[in-house]
Amino acid sequence: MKILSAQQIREADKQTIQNEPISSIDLMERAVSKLFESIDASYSDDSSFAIFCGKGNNGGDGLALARWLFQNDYFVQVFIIEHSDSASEDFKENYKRLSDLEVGVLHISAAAEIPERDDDTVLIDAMLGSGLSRPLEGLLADVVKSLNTLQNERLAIDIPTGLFADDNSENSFDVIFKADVTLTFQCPKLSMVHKDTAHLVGQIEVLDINLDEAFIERTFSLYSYLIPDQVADLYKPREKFSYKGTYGHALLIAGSYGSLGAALMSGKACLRSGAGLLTAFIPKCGVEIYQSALPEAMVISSDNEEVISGLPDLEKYNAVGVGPGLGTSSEASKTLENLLGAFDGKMVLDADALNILAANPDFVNKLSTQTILTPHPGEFKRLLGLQELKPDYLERLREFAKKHSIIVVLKDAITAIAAPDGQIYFMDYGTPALAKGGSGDVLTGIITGLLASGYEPLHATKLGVYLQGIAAHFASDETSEEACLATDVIHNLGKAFRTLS
Ligand SMILES: NC(=O)C1=CN([C@@H]2O[C@H](COP(=O)(O)OP(=O)(O)OC[C@H]3O[C@@H](n4cnc5c(N)ncnc54)[C@H](O)[C@@H]3O)[C@@H](O)[C@H]2O)[C@@H](O)CC1
Ligand SMILES: [K+]
Repeated sequence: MKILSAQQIREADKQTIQNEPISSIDLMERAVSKLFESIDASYSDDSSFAIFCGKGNNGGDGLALARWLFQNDYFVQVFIIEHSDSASEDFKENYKRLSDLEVGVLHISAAAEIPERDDDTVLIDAMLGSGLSRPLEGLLADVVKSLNTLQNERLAIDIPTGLFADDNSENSFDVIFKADVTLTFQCPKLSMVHKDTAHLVGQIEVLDINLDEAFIERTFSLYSYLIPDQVADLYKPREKFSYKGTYGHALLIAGSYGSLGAALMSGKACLRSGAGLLTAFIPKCGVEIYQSALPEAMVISSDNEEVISGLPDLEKYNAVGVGPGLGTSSEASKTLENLLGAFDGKMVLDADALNILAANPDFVNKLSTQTILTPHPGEFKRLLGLQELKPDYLERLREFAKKHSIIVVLKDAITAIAAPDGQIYFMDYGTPALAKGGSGDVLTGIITGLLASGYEPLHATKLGVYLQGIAAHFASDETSEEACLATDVIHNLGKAFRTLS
């Protein structure tokens, strides 16, 4: 699903009105029918709603939604924020339609005029949407700040008021409506997945309001938001007439004394992701542990007792995962350097492999074009030699992936995958259950397994991020987000695969 800019969305609205054709007010009604459907499915019949409306079309949506909710027996109050003397045409029409009904409407000229309400009322933000043209100030800022102090559940229509759809680098975050849920029209907006602002929008639900498909198709965007159907399209079921060789032989280079768990988890995840065969190349001290804990894997040990050293013959492997628990010893660093020089197949680099890259900037030039790097924000910063990630971090991510013709997965609550062609794909499948040691090792293993079994790097990456997230959801349903272990995630990979077929 493409992420379009506010400007592109405006154009899509316009084209839809022209080409379908449909009147603007009917398009708004269609959008609001989708809003109502979603709310009606999520809230009990006795819910009450307080809808805060601005005077543009976002406010028009709010007024129309009030009518739909009222006519379906929900309790609704409407507050019109008088931020402007004028109002949009569709606002006026919906105001007229609402005034025929017995819905309480209060006009607010100062934040203090908003009456107290009980904690069960759901606050709906229909103040401003994609038409926001400057940071909030005055009345709207006061209202948003005052609503943000309340404990009520909060839902934003299209986009939380005060948040720009595209660039918030000049915005002030304390005057943005804090939503638990954002019901957004047609496509997610960049600010909803950007790491500085994603926390303000809560859970995103994208409502398809049937804007001009041909227009969206030909509109260029560098950003996409991957929905489950798009990931499922990448999935290739196993063939009946196949054998272990069909699904490749993965090599995992991982582990050091005290960090063999990382190598184990990664190996297990690799095998649970479909690789036909796995060989783990680990330091000598881990051989017995590894073979008893993961009998399905073959093991080659390095000469060194405690750290990885040397490199096995690479000829028979069709994918390599390197980094989990590796440490940053000079021996491991040499191994990585030799590996990059000798192997130009599909490869995932994570954890200490990334730290070694960061410490040896010239290694980056040796990466093959089939390489996937999977840094978390801290590793990414080190890799790029940055003190901090600025609001333009997505540009840095894109440039880095393009420059080296590799895939870079910036792991976060919403993960961003940068492809060599400059496209960035956002994947919103994370859960706080993954905020734990071992998660990165598991992802490395999953992607390595998918690569070995025949997926091309970008497909393996998207599938891998999805599978880990979904498996983590299954695992934390059983155990809780707190108690969920990386190994629980591995155990649930099977269920995650089933969602693909
Ligand atoms: N046909 C369409 O165009 C559709 C539009 N829809 C809704 O329309 C919204 C966009 O509507 P609009 O373009 O009217 O935009 P908004 O409703 O976001 O508001 C625009 C108005 O607010 C003013 N404004 C902007 N920033 C301000 C600020 N900081 N302080 C005070 N006033 C400010 C603008 O000058 C303008 O008058 C979408 O977010 C969506 O909710 C939906 O109904 C779907 C269909
Ligand atoms: K809004």
